[in-house]
Amino acid sequence: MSTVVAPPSPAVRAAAAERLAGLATPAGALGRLGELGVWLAAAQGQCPPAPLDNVRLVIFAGDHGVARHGVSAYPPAITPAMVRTFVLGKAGVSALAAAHGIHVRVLDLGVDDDLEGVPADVQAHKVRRSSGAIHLEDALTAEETTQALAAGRAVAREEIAAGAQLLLSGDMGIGNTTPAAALVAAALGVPAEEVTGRGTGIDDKVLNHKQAVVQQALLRAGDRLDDPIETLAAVSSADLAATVGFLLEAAESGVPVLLDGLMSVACALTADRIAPGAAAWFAGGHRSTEPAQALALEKLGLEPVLDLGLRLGEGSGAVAAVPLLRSAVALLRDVALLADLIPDAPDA
Ligand SMILES: Cc1cc2ncn([C@H]3O[C@H](COP(=O)(O)O)[C@@H](O)[C@H]3O)c2cc1C
Ligand SMILES: O=C(O)c1cccnc1
Repeated sequence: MSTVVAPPSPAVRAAAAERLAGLATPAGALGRLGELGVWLAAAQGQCPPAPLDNVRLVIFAGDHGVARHGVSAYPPAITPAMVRTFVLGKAGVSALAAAHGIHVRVLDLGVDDDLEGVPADVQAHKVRRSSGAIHLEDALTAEETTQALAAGRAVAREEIAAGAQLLLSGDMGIGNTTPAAALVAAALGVPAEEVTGRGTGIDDKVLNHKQAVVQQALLRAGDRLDDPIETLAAVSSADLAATVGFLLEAAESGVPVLLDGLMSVACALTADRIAPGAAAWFAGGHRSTEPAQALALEKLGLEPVLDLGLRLGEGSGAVAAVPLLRSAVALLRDVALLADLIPDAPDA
């Protein structure tokens, strides 16, 4: 188990808060943009913060045994098809990332397909083909859990070595809102009905069944849910465990992360269980329509940047929020100080 993670620099945070208060704007007028700028400055360890020229998204893809048990509006065959679509740059998140100059990488951790013809590096970290149906069996063995966590950590190190100033995590895998809801229930100790959402758009009947599947998974795991690593083995998946490793490595390396929807935030919550304090390195990109995502953000103390009714995943909500982080940086960098305009102005 990891140790407590040190927070972003308190000294730089204080300097950035002071700079924000001294800008040629009314006190508090920059609202959340001001707060985001202060957070980013502290995370970068410099005030004002540097422009975000190198923002990198990693999409963790994998299939889920539960997807064959009536929990999604779509069939598992969508997962490999979407991996190919990311490679071609034609997915929803691809369009957003291209619009905002964000680097995208997709990785197959557990897709139930050979993905023949897809570049080999996409499968370089593959753990298995599909993870277990969590209401009936463990998602992963202990060894696979360790392997997936290590893979996510290795990927974060690669992205950091490529100069990442801000990391984003995305997801792809039909059925993945079911294990993600279970992760949130495990962390918060709440029942299935509070965390189960409509995912890709299931109707009331399927929602009731999905709730029962989540509840069955939680009951099956029992008191193993008290331990976050055991929780990953019992009720997550290779792609979600790798996402946790990715977030842990980012936080421990002092690289800020902008979170996406349910999968990203459920993994952030799990990362913070494993390494308390990790969440200080995370910001909420958006609020998705999934109830578990809102609960997890609240538990982490994160107010999301956007609230657009998005429920796509892929990292799309985080990518859509990047221009606002860039706006926050520009304000802290480029706005004059009131004291320079009017030397005898009242202190903010
Ligand atoms: C075409 C398509 C593209 C997607 N991109 C992300 N998801 C999202 O929806 C899925 C989760 O919802 P559920 O748990 O209800 O299956 C995941 O694949 C997630 O990445 C997609 C889903 C579909 C159908
Ligand atoms: O919260 C999300 O990111 C989400 C919700 C529904 C389906 N896929 C992703």
